[in-house]
Amino acid sequence: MNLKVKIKDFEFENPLMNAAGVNCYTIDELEEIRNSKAASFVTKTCTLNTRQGNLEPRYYENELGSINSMGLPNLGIDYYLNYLESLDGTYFLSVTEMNTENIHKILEKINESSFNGLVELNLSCPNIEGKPQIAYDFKTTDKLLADIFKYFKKDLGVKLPPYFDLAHFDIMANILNKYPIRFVNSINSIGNAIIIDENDTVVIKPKNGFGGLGGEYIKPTALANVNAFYRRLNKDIKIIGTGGVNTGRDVYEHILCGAYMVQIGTRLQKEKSKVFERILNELKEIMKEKNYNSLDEFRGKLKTL
Ligand SMILES: O=C1NC(=O)NC(C(=O)O)N1
Repeated sequence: MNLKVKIKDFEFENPLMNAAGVNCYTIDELEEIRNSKAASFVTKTCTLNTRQGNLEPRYYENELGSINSMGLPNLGIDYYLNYLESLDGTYFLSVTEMNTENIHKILEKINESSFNGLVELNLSCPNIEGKPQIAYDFKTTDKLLADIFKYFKKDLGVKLPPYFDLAHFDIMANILNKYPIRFVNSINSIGNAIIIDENDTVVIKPKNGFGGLGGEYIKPTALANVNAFYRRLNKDIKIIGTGGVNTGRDVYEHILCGAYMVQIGTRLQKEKSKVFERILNELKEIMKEKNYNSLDEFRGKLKTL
């Protein structure tokens, strides 16, 4: 049974990796994933300088998923870049910044480095007070990508927020199809949700309790975003599916919708890196039952009525 995935010239043993932000803040955490059954990892989204992030409590989970307002705490681009430059194999480096000028600065730094993996440009963090999610501003996103591809020579994809309007999928896909983007990762957390505890109180401190939703809560939205972009993007822009993955069946559904790699966030936070072996075995069981020997045989084969 062949679980291999190819994105551009990069080949992965299987479709599984972590979602940015989970179990990927320190080198130790990244090494744990690298030594697990995951086929790759993505770093915590990093910025030019280290960031403390938002006040705590800033993460909460329950049986249906998680809510977070971390605020992009990270150890800075040099920490992750130096580590990644020392590795063989193909890994993802997630980056963002607080304005487009600094996004160019961080990408220029990567451009000049010997990093040979894929950059995941995070255009969708919902948790920076006063900062809108970049990818909800179509004009800014279009201009940013046009400027990036004037100088950026390595392999880059974008991490998108969920969209909820078919017209927005059309607009965004038309923008993305203009550029040599290697992948689109859908979705980031569903921004600005609230969870309330039994004391009539929100469960996280930042932004009056408004935070990004993850886990089972968001799987239907994640699958729809994966399939909407799969239907609209040039075939050389691969989709990475993120959101609501707890089982092999969830991975199967993301791939059915068109995903190549599939990222695991909230479930990894709960179960730690042994989750990759469990979910990989569950996926293999499903493929055996359905007599599939490779992911290509069912990717994008979602049926409609
Ligand atoms: O892009 C992000 N998505 C999230 O849900 N949280 C993190 C964060 O707040 O750092 N960033």
